[in-house]
Amino acid sequence: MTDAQTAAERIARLRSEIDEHNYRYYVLDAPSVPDAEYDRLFNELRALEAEHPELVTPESPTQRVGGEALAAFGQVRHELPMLSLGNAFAEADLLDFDRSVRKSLDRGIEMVEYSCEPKLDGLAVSLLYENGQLVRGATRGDGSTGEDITANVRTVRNVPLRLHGKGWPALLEVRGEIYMPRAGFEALNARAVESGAKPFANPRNAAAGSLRQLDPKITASRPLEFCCYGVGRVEGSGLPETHAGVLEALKRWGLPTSRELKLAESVQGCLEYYRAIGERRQSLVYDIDGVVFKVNRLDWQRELGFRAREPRWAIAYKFPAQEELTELLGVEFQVGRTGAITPVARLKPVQVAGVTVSNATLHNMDEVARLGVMIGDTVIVRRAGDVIPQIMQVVPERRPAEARPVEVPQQCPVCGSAVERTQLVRRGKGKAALSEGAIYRCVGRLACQAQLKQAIVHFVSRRAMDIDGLGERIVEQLVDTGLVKSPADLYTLSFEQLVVLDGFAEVSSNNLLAAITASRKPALARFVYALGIPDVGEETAKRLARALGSLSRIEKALPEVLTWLPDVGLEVAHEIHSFFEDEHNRTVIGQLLARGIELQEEGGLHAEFAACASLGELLDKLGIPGIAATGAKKLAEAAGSLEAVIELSQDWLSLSVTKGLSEKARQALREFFADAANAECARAIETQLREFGMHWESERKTAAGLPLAGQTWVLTGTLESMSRDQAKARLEGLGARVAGSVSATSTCVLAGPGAGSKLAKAEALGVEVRDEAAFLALLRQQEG
Ligand SMILES: NC(=O)c1ccc[n+]([C@@H]2O[C@H](COP(=O)([O-])OP(=O)(O)OC[C@H]3O[C@@H](n4cnc5c(N)ncnc54)[C@H](O)[C@@H]3O)[C@@H](O)[C@H]2O)c1
Ligand SMILES: [Zn+2]
Repeated sequence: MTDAQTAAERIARLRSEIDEHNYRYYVLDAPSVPDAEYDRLFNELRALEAEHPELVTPESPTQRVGGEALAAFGQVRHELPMLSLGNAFAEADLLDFDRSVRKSLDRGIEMVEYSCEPKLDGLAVSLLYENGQLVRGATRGDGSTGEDITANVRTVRNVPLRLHGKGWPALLEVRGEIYMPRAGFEALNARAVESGAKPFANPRNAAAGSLRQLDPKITASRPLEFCCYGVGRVEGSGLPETHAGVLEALKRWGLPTSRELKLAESVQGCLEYYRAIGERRQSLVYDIDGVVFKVNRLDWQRELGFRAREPRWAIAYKFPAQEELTELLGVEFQVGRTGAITPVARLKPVQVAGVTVSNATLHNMDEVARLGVMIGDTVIVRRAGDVIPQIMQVVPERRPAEARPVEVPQQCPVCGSAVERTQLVRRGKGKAALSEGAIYRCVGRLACQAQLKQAIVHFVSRRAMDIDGLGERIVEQLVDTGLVKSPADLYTLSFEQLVVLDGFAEVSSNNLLAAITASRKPALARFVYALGIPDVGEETAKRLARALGSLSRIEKALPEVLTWLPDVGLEVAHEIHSFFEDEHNRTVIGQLLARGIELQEEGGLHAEFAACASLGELLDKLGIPGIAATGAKKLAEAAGSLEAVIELSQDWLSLSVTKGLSEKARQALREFFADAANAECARAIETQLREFGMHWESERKTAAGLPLAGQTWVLTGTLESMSRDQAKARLEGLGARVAGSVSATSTCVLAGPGAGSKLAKAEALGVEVRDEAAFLALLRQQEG
């Protein structure tokens, strides 16, 4: 085979490959390879054609502007073609460009003035203004024929529908880029992922896909912006004789132009501009993929003219690509501080934006599923700024036969404990139900070395057990030397063990031991917080301690029961429950107590629980499909007790005459309680609620035995120790009614700072007024 033959074959291959990429990029707005890969193919083709000029044909992608007009849109002919730009990828390319500009002008010019503009990554559009009115908008298409997108362009907020001021030419075609700012792009993609739609690969494709919509309403809903960078056809006068001057005039007429526009005296200034804006690339609110330099003098531009697909007076100097192709060699699983197991991609090392990338985050298994990535796949990695490299998409055409799926290990790679999938609460129609989440977690918690150091740092922190003198470095030593294998081991440390450690002396060892001893009597809330239960912060820990009063109650509380606490959702409730179910955690807690931790429990108080349960609520929380809150309430009223509900559900005849239930709800109820486990679970919840001191609504109505029964209280002003809602709950727990306004029959007004007219009225009517201290004293006396 001759050289020319091989070249011809390669050229044919490249052309068909590039044509396919053009189609995916310009027509479908869904490229399958990164720009860097496309540019490599394109440059290879260009180089081969330069070596074999006889093989150049007018159909070659190097001779044409990529893209074609979709038939679904009307077509627009560009009388002045809309061209592409030549590319520079290195400083030398730009210097060559400048040299050839000066040579072509051919009069010994030493310095050419260039305008410098960011190269926005969107799509080129042409806007036609007749007598100052926007009459047509079009895409670039293949350069000579574009798509009529007038209706869509009109929805882009910063496109003026009529030009401002005066002095504009009677016919003015402006050209610019429609793009999507990054923040808008991220929000749009987040919505897409949420609704199960396919996200866009990047802001450029999102902009193109949004603009080329047959329904302009969709375009209107997308965060698009326009930036003007030049003119096309012009009839009439009014335009200056330099490029920068033209843009200045367009800006006066209300057309948005780039704020980054600068003039450079010579190509040296261009290089400086490129460096400076490259450094700010990440902080711009939109994506740019390079810089465009244009000869500023328009007479010189005209003199220089065009080549096949690009002007001779402008060039795009591209930034190093932020996206590259590489291969996924494997997936490792890392264990984080909270036990979350995250997949990390091991990649065949590749240069991305000037740095070798060999790992990328995969976030979680949902992301792995969304990407549909398999080990062995060719993937697009993106590295932008300091952000951790990410896998953007798979190139499905390049999947090898031996590709393997990504599998989550069944055992924690660090401690060997089981790996569990988190439960996720999904809400639909007001119902909470659990389904499987994307996060996998090592259940080893306190027993897992990966979680241990951080667990101990948290355990001893100021708001937790508050052990002074146990910084991260020391914790590290204690764990690494094996002295501490769980937080409980802190309470076995001896002077002899400490004093030999790095950075320890007699005094510091004694101080630490004293601090450990001083931590032995924590309040229950602190202790619960210190355990580091996922999603349980200080506030939730306080809630648990106050409502349940003792560690033993917290330990055995059922998740559904926990959801009666304000601000405790089903997800957190399950975290708490499974934490205490875990054997390792139980062992550690047992050791802590055995080694002298004396919890300061709040005792038998559980007033937050006392007032707020009803059978209807219980039925609602069971999440029986098809039974919403109102249905649950009706059912509770009809049956009167849980046992009666269970009985009723199995008695088809009685059920069929129960009012307020649809046929579907009846069926669901029957099926739900036909499962003995569900009935057992409901009974367990009820039993626990009663055991924890919950008063049922029906009982509350006749709660004559309660200390404040028959009293009516009114709350006004703010309280320090609790919210008004909490105060209300506690009063109701003691049998009082809480009313919104003061009357002669009110028993007492509880007034905090900022109390207003209610206080005045109480005083006028001679109703008793109590302050917070007196109220707390009453609670202590009555609830205790
Ligand atoms: N990934 C793929 O499969 C794939 C396929 C086709 C094309 N591409 C990408 O598209 C490029 C080719 O596209 P192209 O022909 O549109 O060329 P281009 O994007 O490299 O340059 C020309 C375009 O730059 C834009 N531009 C932005 N700011 C400008 C400014 N200030 N002044 C003038 N123009 C400005 C205009 O839209 C103009 O049409 C390739 O280099 C590649 O990066 C990628
Ligand atoms: Zn583990």
